[in-house]
Amino acid sequence: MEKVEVTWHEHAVARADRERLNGHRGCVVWFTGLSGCGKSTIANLVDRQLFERGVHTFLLDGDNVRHGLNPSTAMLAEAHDADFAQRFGLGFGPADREENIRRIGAVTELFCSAGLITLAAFVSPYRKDRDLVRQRLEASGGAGDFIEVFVDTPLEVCESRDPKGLYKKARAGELKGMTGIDDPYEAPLKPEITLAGGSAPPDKLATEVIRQLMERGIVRE
Ligand SMILES: Nc1ncnc2c1ncn2[C@@H]1O[C@H](COP(=O)(O)OS(=O)(=O)O)[C@@H](OP(=O)(O)O)[C@H]1O
Ligand SMILES: Nc1ncnc2c1ncn2[C@@H]1O[C@H](COP(=O)(O)OP(=O)(O)O)[C@@H](O)[C@H]1O
Repeated sequence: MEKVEVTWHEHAVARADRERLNGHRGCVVWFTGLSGCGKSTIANLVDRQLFERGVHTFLLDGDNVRHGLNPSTAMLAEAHDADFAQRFGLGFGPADREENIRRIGAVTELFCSAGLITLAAFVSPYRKDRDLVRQRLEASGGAGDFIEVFVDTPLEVCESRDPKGLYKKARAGELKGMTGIDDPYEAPLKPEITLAGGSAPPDKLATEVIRQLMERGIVRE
């Protein structure tokens, strides 16, 4: 294994300085759940409402991050050679999902240390990968830096929504490794927040997230 010499440098502006300037602490609010459960919709509503209250936020969303930071092999092949594209491109196999969440976790850690309330909306189906993000955040920051939001919407409901037609393709055998169909979704064991995504409207669920952020002293009343 090649040895790489890298050294961690302390920043001249600390996280606490940035949080003072922002007027609130940073943290990561991590939405997890099946495709179509409502992660994006709810996270966007929370983002908008917090933004309008003057809170410093940023939203990282699955499909969008897979267009830039974590593109597929085919996307990378447009501008790079096949070896490079193969080496760094990410799909939906177990190791690719693990690396997707690891990279995103590292990005949320940076945003959190910038004092932002960072909203992350990813299927993130494997418990171990989400738990690793939590551990890293709590080790580099502190308790309360990772708030796991389980958008608990039954598979039948997600499948009936199917906005991208992915479930239909998976049922037809045209898409392999679809979460909830032929790839597992491991629900959080002790999420900070659970939302009934199949039985309440998105605005009510977003309000519930903000209420809980207030209760935890992250956002002012
Ligand atoms: N096989 C398979 N399983 C699940 N989802 C799939 C798959 N293939 C493509 N998609 C689309 O990719 C979006 C999920 O990307 P994520 O980066 O959040 O996935 S993961 O956390 O790495 O599992 C997901 O977006 P959302 O529907 O917004 O969740 C899907 O649109
Ligand atoms: N609580 C909800 N009740 C009814 N429909 C919802 C709810 N949340 C999301 N939706 C709808 O379900 C579809 C999938 O939502 P989306 O936020 O894209 O899910 P995800 O990001 O988890 O894939 C969208 O058409 C959205 O309008």
